[in-house]
Amino acid sequence: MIYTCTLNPSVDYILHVDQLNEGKLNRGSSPAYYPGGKGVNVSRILNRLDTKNTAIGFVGGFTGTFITDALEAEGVETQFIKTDYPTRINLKLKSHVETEINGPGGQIHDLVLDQLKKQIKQMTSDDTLVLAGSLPKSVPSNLYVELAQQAQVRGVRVIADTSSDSLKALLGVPLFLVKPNQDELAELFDVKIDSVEKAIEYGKRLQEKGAEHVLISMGSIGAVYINDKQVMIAKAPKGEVINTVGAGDSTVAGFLAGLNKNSSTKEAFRFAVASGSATAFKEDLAEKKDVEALLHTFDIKESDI
Ligand SMILES: Nc1ncnc2c1ncn2[C@@H]1O[C@H](COP(=O)(O)OP(=O)(O)OP(=O)(O)O)[C@@H](O)[C@H]1O
Ligand SMILES: O=P(O)(O)OC[C@@]1(O)O[C@H](CO)[C@@H](O)[C@@H]1O
Repeated sequence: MIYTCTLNPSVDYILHVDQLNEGKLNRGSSPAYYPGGKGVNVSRILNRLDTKNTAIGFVGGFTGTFITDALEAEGVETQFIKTDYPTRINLKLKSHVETEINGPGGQIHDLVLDQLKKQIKQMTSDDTLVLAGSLPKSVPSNLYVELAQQAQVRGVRVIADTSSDSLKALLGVPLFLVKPNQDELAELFDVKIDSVEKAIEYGKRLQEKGAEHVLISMGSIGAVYINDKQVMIAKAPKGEVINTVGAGDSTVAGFLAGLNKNSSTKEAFRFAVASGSATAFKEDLAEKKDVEALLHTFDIKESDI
């Protein structure tokens, strides 16, 4: 089973404004509400790509109920642990640019954390655990390391898609897959990454620290894939960008769905990029048909290390 773990999920509240005026009353249009948070998005895309999975993590309050209900209505299995605090609402403002305001997430008590650790103790070597998104403010930045290690002693494949201190803390942990975007990779090594060449240089360092597969998403540029033998570069497919929220999570889900179908690494990478871009070209996350429509519209360049 693939478990996606979102410790800090969100209701994503999408609102369009023609022109954002700071300090003034702005009136929005075309509101939409989606269950969000990185692991939740990975679950939704996996499910759309016919890949069975279970969403775990913490939810609370009316927003938590919305997330659980919305996922179950789509056919995603959930085993969330309830918290006292309402799950956050993340505002995604669409004007001529996308502006995001993400909440910090509520207090997580030790008892609740223990329940999560118990869930991980039941995982086996047939399982994959996707640790995705930010950590709620109240938990230590090395929590993912602890969870990853607990899972790994049981033979679970661990995937990480996170940023800042929680990504830094994971350096050196032997992950199955890590997917930073170019800014997260730059922050990790405290450098500027403004080209595919730089992404490859620092992606290799990340791979050498123990990650089996490294995927670096680069927005409109596309993505880079690195393992110990091979580098692949994909140019992003062309299309009208509507909403890039969740594009990176779709990349992770596409790669995993590809591997789950026993595709080659190259085909899984193709699936990853098509999934990321298919989401960028949609208001909500992509559907299977959107991913399939893009699959053969872009080239992948390969080279040996
Ligand atoms: N403007 C774009 N045009 C085409 N494809 C895009 C565009 N933006 C993103 N994508 C696709 O989505 C993938 C992931 O994008 P990005 O690097 O922005 O992820 P991210 O920053 O992790 O996103 P998020 O955190 O919102 O999920 C890219 O590798 C690419 O395939
Ligand atoms: O605050 P975090 O956990 O870093 O990111 C949360 C978030 O921005 O990521 C997803 C898109 O990747 C959204 O659904 C969600 O609002």
